Amino acid sequence: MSENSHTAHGETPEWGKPFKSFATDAIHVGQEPEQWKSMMVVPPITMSTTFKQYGPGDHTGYEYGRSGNPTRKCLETCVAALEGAKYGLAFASGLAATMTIINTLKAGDHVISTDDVYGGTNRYFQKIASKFGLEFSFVDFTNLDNVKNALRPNTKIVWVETPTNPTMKVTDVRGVADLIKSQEGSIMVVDNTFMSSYFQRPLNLGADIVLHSATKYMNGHSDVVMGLLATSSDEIYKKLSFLQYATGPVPSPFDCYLVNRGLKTLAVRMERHQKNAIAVATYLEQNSNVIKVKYPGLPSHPQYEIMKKQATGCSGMIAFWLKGDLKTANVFLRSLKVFTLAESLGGFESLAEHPAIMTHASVPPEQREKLEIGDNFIRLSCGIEEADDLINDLDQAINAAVAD
Ligand SMILES: Cc1ncc(COP(=O)(O)O)c(C=O)c1O
Ligand SMILES: N[C@@H](CC[Se]C[C@H](N)C(=O)O)C(=O)O
Repeated sequence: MSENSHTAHGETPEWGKPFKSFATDAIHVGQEPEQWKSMMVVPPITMSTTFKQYGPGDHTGYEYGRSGNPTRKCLETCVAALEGAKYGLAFASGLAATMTIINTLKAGDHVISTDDVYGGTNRYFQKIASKFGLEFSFVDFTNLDNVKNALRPNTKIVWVETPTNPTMKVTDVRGVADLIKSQEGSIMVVDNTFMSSYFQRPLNLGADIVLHSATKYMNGHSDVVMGLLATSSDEIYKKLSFLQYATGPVPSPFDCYLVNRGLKTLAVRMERHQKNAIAVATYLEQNSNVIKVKYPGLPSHPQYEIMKKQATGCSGMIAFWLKGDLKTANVFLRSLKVFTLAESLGGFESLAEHPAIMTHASVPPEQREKLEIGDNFIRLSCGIEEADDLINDLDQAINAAVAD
Protein backbone atom coordinates (compact mmCIF):
# COMPACT_ATOMS: atom_id res chain seq x y z
CA MET A 1 0.00 0.00 0.00
CA SER A 2 2.76 2.42 0.87
CA GLU A 3 4.37 4.67 -1.72
CA ASN A 4 6.00 8.05 -1.76
CA SER A 5 3.40 9.94 -3.76
CA HIS A 6 0.73 12.27 -2.44
CA THR A 7 -2.96 11.78 -1.86
CA ALA A 8 -5.71 13.45 -3.85
CA HIS A 9 -7.54 14.07 -0.57
CA GLY A 10 -6.97 16.69 2.11
CA GLU A 11 -5.49 19.36 -0.19
CA THR A 12 -3.64 22.01 1.77
CA PRO A 13 -2.66 25.14 -0.13
CA GLU A 14 0.48 25.96 1.88
CA TRP A 15 2.09 22.69 2.90
CA GLY A 16 3.15 19.58 1.05
CA LYS A 17 0.19 17.25 0.57
CA PRO A 18 -0.34 14.45 3.11
CA PHE A 19 1.43 11.18 2.28
CA LYS A 20 -0.84 8.89 0.32
CA SER A 21 -2.71 6.28 2.38
CA PHE A 22 -0.77 7.18 5.54
CA ALA A 23 -3.58 6.39 8.01
CA THR A 24 -4.46 3.20 6.09
CA ASP A 25 -0.85 2.01 6.16
CA ALA A 26 -0.56 2.84 9.88
CA ILE A 27 -3.54 0.59 10.54
CA HIS A 28 -2.82 -2.28 8.14
CA VAL A 29 0.82 -2.66 7.03
CA GLY A 30 2.55 -5.45 8.96
CA GLN A 31 -0.69 -6.30 10.76
CA GLU A 32 -2.16 -8.82 8.27
CA PRO A 33 -4.29 -11.39 10.20
CA GLU A 34 -3.25 -14.05 7.65
CA GLN A 35 0.24 -14.23 9.21
CA TRP A 36 -1.24 -15.93 12.29
CA LYS A 37 -2.94 -19.36 12.37
CA SER A 38 -5.85 -17.92 14.42
CA MET A 39 -6.24 -14.94 12.00
CA MET A 40 -6.26 -12.56 14.97
CA VAL A 41 -6.82 -8.97 13.91
CA VAL A 42 -4.65 -7.39 16.61
CA PRO A 43 -1.07 -8.72 16.64
CA PRO A 44 -0.18 -10.70 19.77
CA ILE A 45 2.41 -9.83 22.41
CA THR A 46 4.91 -12.63 21.86
CA MET A 47 6.83 -13.07 25.10
CA SER A 48 8.72 -16.22 24.15
CA THR A 49 12.48 -15.57 24.16
CA THR A 50 13.21 -18.65 22.08
CA PHE A 51 11.68 -20.46 19.13
CA LYS A 52 11.60 -24.17 18.29
CA GLN A 53 13.74 -25.23 15.31
CA TYR A 54 12.82 -28.10 12.90
CA GLY A 55 16.49 -29.11 12.83
CA PRO A 56 19.69 -27.27 13.82
CA GLY A 57 19.64 -23.95 11.96
CA ASP A 58 16.40 -24.90 10.20
CA HIS A 59 13.77 -22.50 11.60
CA THR A 60 10.87 -20.15 10.84
CA GLY A 61 13.10 -17.08 10.76
CA TYR A 62 12.85 -16.62 14.52
CA GLU A 63 15.44 -18.23 16.81
CA TYR A 64 16.09 -15.96 19.82
CA GLY A 65 14.26 -12.88 21.10
CA ARG A 66 17.18 -10.49 20.67
CA SER A 67 17.62 -11.24 16.98
CA GLY A 68 13.91 -11.19 16.15
CA ASN A 69 10.45 -11.19 17.69
CA PRO A 70 7.05 -11.36 15.90
CA THR A 71 5.53 -8.38 17.78
CA ARG A 72 8.64 -6.30 17.03
CA LYS A 73 8.45 -7.37 13.39
CA CYS A 74 4.84 -6.06 13.06
CA LEU A 75 5.98 -2.70 14.41
CA GLU A 76 9.15 -2.52 12.30
CA THR A 77 7.25 -3.35 9.12
CA CYS A 78 4.63 -0.69 9.85
CA VAL A 79 7.25 1.97 10.65
CA ALA A 80 9.09 1.26 7.39
CA ALA A 81 5.84 1.88 5.48
CA LEU A 82 5.18 5.12 7.35
CA GLU A 83 8.65 6.47 6.51
CA GLY A 84 8.43 5.33 2.87
CA ALA A 85 11.38 3.04 3.70
CA LYS A 86 12.37 -0.49 2.86
CA TYR A 87 13.36 -1.37 6.43
CA GLY A 88 12.42 -0.44 9.99
CA LEU A 89 14.25 -1.29 13.22
CA ALA A 90 13.13 -0.88 16.84
CA PHE A 91 15.40 -0.16 19.83
CA ALA A 92 15.08 0.11 23.60
CA SER A 93 15.23 3.94 23.48
CA GLY A 94 15.93 6.79 21.11
CA LEU A 95 19.44 7.03 22.51
CA ALA A 96 19.97 3.28 21.96
CA ALA A 97 19.08 3.87 18.30
CA THR A 98 21.53 6.81 18.20
CA MET A 99 24.26 4.68 19.77
CA THR A 100 23.65 1.92 17.23
CA ILE A 101 24.13 4.31 14.33
CA ILE A 102 27.33 5.65 15.92
CA ASN A 103 28.52 2.06 16.43
CA THR A 104 28.75 1.71 12.64
CA LEU A 105 31.75 4.11 12.80
CA LYS A 106 35.37 3.55 13.78
CA ALA A 107 37.98 5.63 15.64
CA GLY A 108 39.10 8.59 13.54
CA ASP A 109 35.73 9.06 11.82
CA HIS A 110 34.10 12.48 11.95
CA VAL A 111 30.48 13.48 12.57
CA ILE A 112 28.96 16.90 11.87
CA SER A 113 25.97 17.55 14.11
CA THR A 114 23.35 20.26 14.33
CA ASP A 115 24.49 22.55 17.18
CA ASP A 116 21.05 22.63 18.79
CA VAL A 117 20.70 18.84 18.97
CA TYR A 118 18.67 17.23 21.84
CA GLY A 119 20.64 17.51 25.13
CA GLY A 120 21.02 13.74 25.57
CA THR A 121 22.34 13.32 22.01
CA ASN A 122 24.81 16.15 22.62
CA ARG A 123 25.88 14.50 25.91
CA TYR A 124 26.30 11.10 24.23
CA PHE A 125 28.40 12.59 21.40
CA GLN A 126 30.61 14.76 23.64
CA LYS A 127 30.95 12.66 26.78
CA ILE A 128 30.84 9.08 25.50
CA ALA A 129 31.35 8.59 21.75
CA SER A 130 34.23 11.08 21.58
CA LYS A 131 36.12 8.94 24.15
CA PHE A 132 36.26 6.17 21.52
CA GLY A 133 38.23 8.33 19.08
CA LEU A 134 35.32 9.75 17.11
CA GLU A 135 35.44 13.43 16.22
CA PHE A 136 32.39 15.73 16.44
CA SER A 137 31.73 19.22 15.06
CA PHE A 138 28.61 21.14 16.10
CA VAL A 139 27.46 23.77 13.63
CA ASP A 140 24.39 25.88 12.89
CA PHE A 141 22.63 24.09 10.01
CA THR A 142 20.37 27.07 9.24
CA ASN A 143 23.33 28.32 7.17
CA LEU A 144 24.46 25.45 4.95
CA ASP A 145 27.85 27.10 4.40
CA ASN A 146 28.63 26.09 7.99
CA VAL A 147 28.03 22.44 7.07
CA LYS A 148 30.07 22.79 3.88
CA ASN A 149 32.97 24.34 5.80
CA ALA A 150 32.86 21.62 8.45
CA LEU A 151 33.14 18.76 5.94
CA ARG A 152 36.42 16.81 6.16
CA PRO A 153 37.70 13.84 4.18
CA ASN A 154 36.87 11.65 7.22
CA THR A 155 33.29 12.96 7.66
CA LYS A 156 31.10 9.87 7.76
CA ILE A 157 27.83 11.14 9.23
CA VAL A 158 25.98 14.43 8.97
CA TRP A 159 23.50 14.44 11.85
CA VAL A 160 20.43 16.57 11.30
CA GLU A 161 17.69 17.20 13.84
CA THR A 162 14.85 19.22 12.34
CA PRO A 163 13.14 21.03 13.93
CA THR A 164 15.73 21.07 16.69
CA ASN A 165 15.05 20.32 20.32
CA PRO A 166 14.57 22.80 21.96
CA THR A 167 14.86 26.02 19.91
CA MET A 168 13.00 24.75 16.82
CA LYS A 169 15.65 25.55 14.19
CA VAL A 170 14.76 24.03 10.82
CA THR A 171 17.30 22.51 8.41
CA ASP A 172 16.90 22.29 4.64
CA VAL A 173 17.25 18.50 4.41
CA ARG A 174 17.48 18.39 0.62
CA GLY A 175 20.11 21.13 0.77
CA VAL A 176 22.27 18.99 3.09
CA ALA A 177 21.77 15.95 0.82
CA ASP A 178 23.01 17.97 -2.17
CA LEU A 179 26.02 19.19 -0.19
CA ILE A 180 27.24 15.74 0.78
CA LYS A 181 26.42 14.01 -2.53
CA SER A 182 30.01 14.26 -3.72
CA GLN A 183 31.46 13.25 -0.34
CA GLU A 184 31.96 9.52 -0.82
CA GLY A 185 31.11 7.40 2.22
CA SER A 186 29.17 10.17 4.03
CA ILE A 187 25.60 9.57 5.04
CA MET A 188 22.88 11.80 6.47
CA VAL A 189 20.87 10.86 9.54
CA VAL A 190 17.71 12.84 10.30
CA ASP A 191 16.18 12.81 13.76
CA ASN A 192 12.48 13.12 12.88
CA THR A 193 11.21 12.97 16.47
CA PHE A 194 9.62 16.45 16.51
CA MET A 195 7.67 15.84 13.29
CA SER A 196 6.72 12.14 13.40
CA SER A 197 6.44 10.20 10.13
CA TYR A 198 3.07 11.89 9.55
CA PHE A 199 4.45 15.36 8.81
CA GLN A 200 7.91 14.65 7.36
CA ARG A 201 9.62 11.88 5.40
CA PRO A 202 13.35 12.63 5.42
CA LEU A 203 14.23 9.67 3.16
CA ASN A 204 12.22 11.35 0.37
CA LEU A 205 14.42 14.43 0.88
CA GLY A 206 17.72 12.56 0.54
CA ALA A 207 18.40 11.25 4.07
CA ASP A 208 19.93 7.79 4.48
CA ILE A 209 18.60 6.97 7.96
CA VAL A 210 15.61 8.36 9.85
CA LEU A 211 15.57 8.24 13.64
CA HIS A 212 12.71 8.65 16.10
CA SER A 213 12.58 8.79 19.82
CA ALA A 214 9.33 6.80 19.64
CA THR A 215 8.93 7.75 23.29
CA LYS A 216 7.35 10.87 21.79
CA TYR A 217 4.79 11.25 18.96
CA MET A 218 5.12 7.80 17.39
CA ASN A 219 3.82 6.16 20.57
CA GLY A 220 2.01 9.28 21.71
CA HIS A 221 0.81 8.08 25.11
CA SER A 222 3.84 8.83 27.34
CA ASP A 223 4.06 5.24 28.53
CA VAL A 224 6.92 3.71 26.49
CA VAL A 225 10.61 4.59 26.01
CA MET A 226 11.68 3.43 22.54
CA GLY A 227 13.76 4.29 19.47
CA LEU A 228 13.00 3.61 15.81
CA LEU A 229 15.16 3.70 12.69
CA ALA A 230 14.18 3.46 9.03
CA THR A 231 16.32 3.15 5.92
CA SER A 232 16.00 2.04 2.32
CA SER A 233 19.67 1.09 1.92
CA ASP A 234 20.39 -2.66 1.97
CA GLU A 235 23.96 -1.96 3.09
CA ILE A 236 22.97 0.31 5.97
CA TYR A 237 20.18 -2.05 7.07
CA LYS A 238 22.63 -4.95 7.13
CA LYS A 239 24.97 -3.01 9.45
CA LEU A 240 22.19 -1.77 11.74
CA SER A 241 20.38 -5.10 12.07
CA PHE A 242 23.71 -6.83 12.79
CA LEU A 243 24.36 -4.29 15.58
CA GLN A 244 20.78 -4.63 16.83
CA TYR A 245 21.26 -8.32 17.60
CA ALA A 246 25.02 -8.29 18.27
CA THR A 247 24.92 -5.47 20.84
CA GLY A 248 21.35 -6.09 22.06
CA PRO A 249 19.58 -2.74 22.76
CA VAL A 250 16.17 -4.20 21.82
CA PRO A 251 12.74 -3.17 23.13
CA SER A 252 10.41 -5.53 25.01
CA PRO A 253 7.56 -7.22 23.09
CA PHE A 254 5.06 -5.43 25.33
CA ASP A 255 6.52 -2.03 24.42
CA CYS A 256 6.46 -3.01 20.73
CA TYR A 257 2.79 -3.87 21.09
CA LEU A 258 2.06 -0.47 22.67
CA VAL A 259 3.95 1.56 20.05
CA ASN A 260 2.38 -0.46 17.24
CA ARG A 261 -1.00 0.41 18.78
CA GLY A 262 -0.02 4.07 19.14
CA LEU A 263 0.72 4.27 15.40
CA LYS A 264 -2.91 3.45 14.62
CA THR A 265 -3.99 6.93 15.79
CA LEU A 266 -0.88 8.87 14.74
CA ALA A 267 -2.61 10.66 11.83
CA VAL A 268 -5.55 11.94 13.88
CA ARG A 269 -3.35 12.83 16.85
CA MET A 270 -0.92 14.86 14.75
CA GLU A 271 -3.72 16.87 13.11
CA ARG A 272 -5.02 17.82 16.55
CA HIS A 273 -1.52 18.59 17.95
CA GLN A 274 -1.02 20.92 15.00
CA LYS A 275 -4.39 22.66 15.38
CA ASN A 276 -3.78 23.28 19.08
CA ALA A 277 -0.20 24.45 18.55
CA ILE A 278 -1.23 26.99 15.90
CA ALA A 279 -3.84 28.39 18.31
CA VAL A 280 -1.38 28.49 21.22
CA ALA A 281 1.53 29.97 19.21
CA THR A 282 -0.78 32.64 17.76
CA TYR A 283 -1.95 33.54 21.27
CA LEU A 284 1.65 33.72 22.55
CA GLU A 285 2.72 35.94 19.64
CA GLN A 286 0.05 38.45 20.66
CA ASN A 287 0.96 38.47 24.35
CA SER A 288 3.01 41.55 25.30
CA ASN A 289 4.78 39.59 28.06
CA VAL A 290 6.30 37.22 25.50
CA ILE A 291 9.49 38.36 23.76
CA LYS A 292 9.63 35.81 20.96
CA VAL A 293 7.82 32.65 19.78
CA LYS A 294 9.27 30.00 17.49
CA TYR A 295 6.73 27.72 15.85
CA PRO A 296 7.73 26.48 12.37
CA GLY A 297 4.08 26.35 11.33
CA LEU A 298 3.68 30.15 11.48
CA PRO A 299 5.05 32.66 8.93
CA SER A 300 7.05 34.41 11.70
CA HIS A 301 9.41 31.40 11.92
CA PRO A 302 12.75 32.18 10.19
CA GLN A 303 12.70 28.92 8.21
CA TYR A 304 8.95 28.82 7.47
CA GLU A 305 9.54 28.64 3.69
CA ILE A 306 11.86 25.62 4.06
CA MET A 307 9.39 24.00 6.41
CA LYS A 308 6.51 24.32 3.93
CA LYS A 309 8.71 22.89 1.18
CA GLN A 310 9.74 19.77 3.07
CA ALA A 311 6.89 19.00 5.49
CA THR A 312 3.18 18.34 5.25
CA GLY A 313 2.39 20.20 8.49
CA CYS A 314 3.83 20.95 11.89
CA SER A 315 3.60 19.26 15.30
CA GLY A 316 2.65 20.51 18.76
CA MET A 317 6.12 21.78 19.76
CA ILE A 318 6.57 25.49 20.53
CA ALA A 319 9.55 27.42 21.88
CA PHE A 320 9.12 30.85 23.48
CA TRP A 321 10.95 33.44 25.54
CA LEU A 322 9.10 35.15 28.39
CA LYS A 323 9.82 38.74 29.41
CA GLY A 324 11.59 38.42 32.75
CA ASP A 325 14.12 36.24 34.47
CA LEU A 326 14.46 32.83 36.10
CA LYS A 327 11.95 33.80 38.80
CA THR A 328 9.36 34.77 36.17
CA ALA A 329 9.84 31.45 34.37
CA ASN A 330 9.67 29.59 37.66
CA VAL A 331 6.39 31.20 38.76
CA PHE A 332 4.94 30.70 35.26
CA LEU A 333 5.76 26.97 35.25
CA ARG A 334 4.55 26.43 38.83
CA SER A 335 1.26 28.24 38.04
CA LEU A 336 0.25 26.01 35.12
CA LYS A 337 -2.77 23.78 35.75
CA VAL A 338 -3.61 22.09 32.42
CA PHE A 339 -0.03 21.93 31.09
CA THR A 340 2.04 19.61 33.28
CA LEU A 341 5.57 20.67 34.22
CA ALA A 342 7.55 17.65 33.00
CA GLU A 343 10.26 16.48 30.61
CA SER A 344 9.37 14.67 27.36
CA LEU A 345 6.91 15.61 24.62
CA GLY A 346 4.59 14.27 21.95
CA GLY A 347 2.02 12.64 24.22
CA PHE A 348 -1.72 13.33 24.29
CA GLU A 349 -1.23 15.55 27.36
CA SER A 350 0.23 19.04 27.19
CA LEU A 351 3.63 19.50 28.83
CA ALA A 352 5.75 22.54 29.63
CA GLU A 353 9.38 22.62 30.72
CA HIS A 354 12.47 24.72 31.36
CA PRO A 355 15.18 23.34 28.99
CA ALA A 356 18.13 25.07 30.72
CA ILE A 357 17.36 23.34 34.03
CA MET A 358 15.65 20.19 32.74
CA THR A 359 16.09 18.53 29.32
CA HIS A 360 19.20 20.44 28.23
CA ALA A 361 21.05 20.79 31.53
CA SER A 362 23.73 18.48 30.08
CA VAL A 363 24.56 20.94 27.27
CA PRO A 364 27.69 22.93 28.24
CA PRO A 365 26.59 26.38 29.61
CA GLU A 366 28.52 28.38 26.98
CA GLN A 367 26.83 26.36 24.19
CA ARG A 368 23.42 26.89 25.86
CA GLU A 369 24.01 30.63 25.99
CA LYS A 370 24.91 30.73 22.29
CA LEU A 371 21.70 28.85 21.49
CA GLU A 372 19.53 31.21 23.61
CA ILE A 373 18.61 28.39 26.02
CA GLY A 374 18.47 30.81 28.93
CA ASP A 375 16.54 31.48 32.14
CA ASN A 376 13.45 32.87 30.39
CA PHE A 377 13.23 30.15 27.75
CA ILE A 378 10.24 27.77 27.82
CA ARG A 379 9.37 24.72 25.68
CA LEU A 380 5.77 23.57 25.22
CA SER A 381 4.42 20.31 23.90
CA CYS A 382 0.77 21.00 23.02
CA GLY A 383 -1.35 17.92 23.58
CA ILE A 384 -4.77 17.11 22.20
CA GLU A 385 -6.96 18.78 24.85
CA GLU A 386 -9.32 21.68 23.99
CA ALA A 387 -7.30 24.60 22.57
CA ASP A 388 -9.20 27.19 24.65
CA ASP A 389 -8.28 25.39 27.87
CA LEU A 390 -4.60 25.45 26.88
CA ILE A 391 -4.70 29.16 26.05
CA ASN A 392 -6.57 30.08 29.24
CA ASP A 393 -4.06 28.10 31.28
CA LEU A 394 -1.07 29.85 29.69
CA ASP A 395 -2.78 33.21 30.11
CA GLN A 396 -3.40 32.80 33.84
CA ALA A 397 0.15 31.46 34.39
CA ILE A 398 1.76 34.36 32.47
CA ASN A 399 -0.36 36.85 34.43
CA ALA A 400 0.65 35.20 37.71
CA ALA A 401 4.33 35.27 36.70
CA VAL A 402 4.43 38.94 35.70
CA ALA A 403 2.42 40.02 38.77
CA ASP A 404 4.75 38.24 41.20
C1 LIG B 1 14.86 14.87 19.40
C2 LIG B 1 15.20 13.71 20.32
N1 LIG B 1 15.99 12.72 19.86
C3 LIG B 1 16.35 11.68 20.63
C4 LIG B 1 15.91 11.58 21.94
C5 LIG B 1 16.34 10.40 22.76
O1 LIG B 1 15.22 9.56 22.93
P1 LIG B 1 14.94 8.63 24.19
O2 LIG B 1 14.61 9.50 25.35
O3 LIG B 1 13.79 7.81 23.72
O4 LIG B 1 16.17 7.85 24.42
C6 LIG B 1 15.08 12.59 22.46
C7 LIG B 1 14.58 12.58 23.85
O5 LIG B 1 15.05 11.98 24.75
C8 LIG B 1 14.72 13.68 21.62
O6 LIG B 1 13.95 14.67 22.05
N1 LIG C 1 13.80 14.05 24.80
C1 LIG C 1 13.14 14.32 26.02
C2 LIG C 1 13.97 13.80 27.10
C3 LIG C 1 14.08 14.53 28.34
SE1 LIG C 1 15.83 14.78 29.07
C4 LIG C 1 15.83 13.21 30.08
C5 LIG C 1 16.91 13.16 31.08
N2 LIG C 1 16.79 14.24 32.02
C6 LIG C 1 18.22 13.18 30.40
O1 LIG C 1 18.96 14.17 30.57
O2 LIG C 1 18.55 12.22 29.70
C7 LIG C 1 12.82 15.78 26.04
O3 LIG C 1 11.96 16.20 26.81
O4 LIG C 1 13.40 16.52 25.23
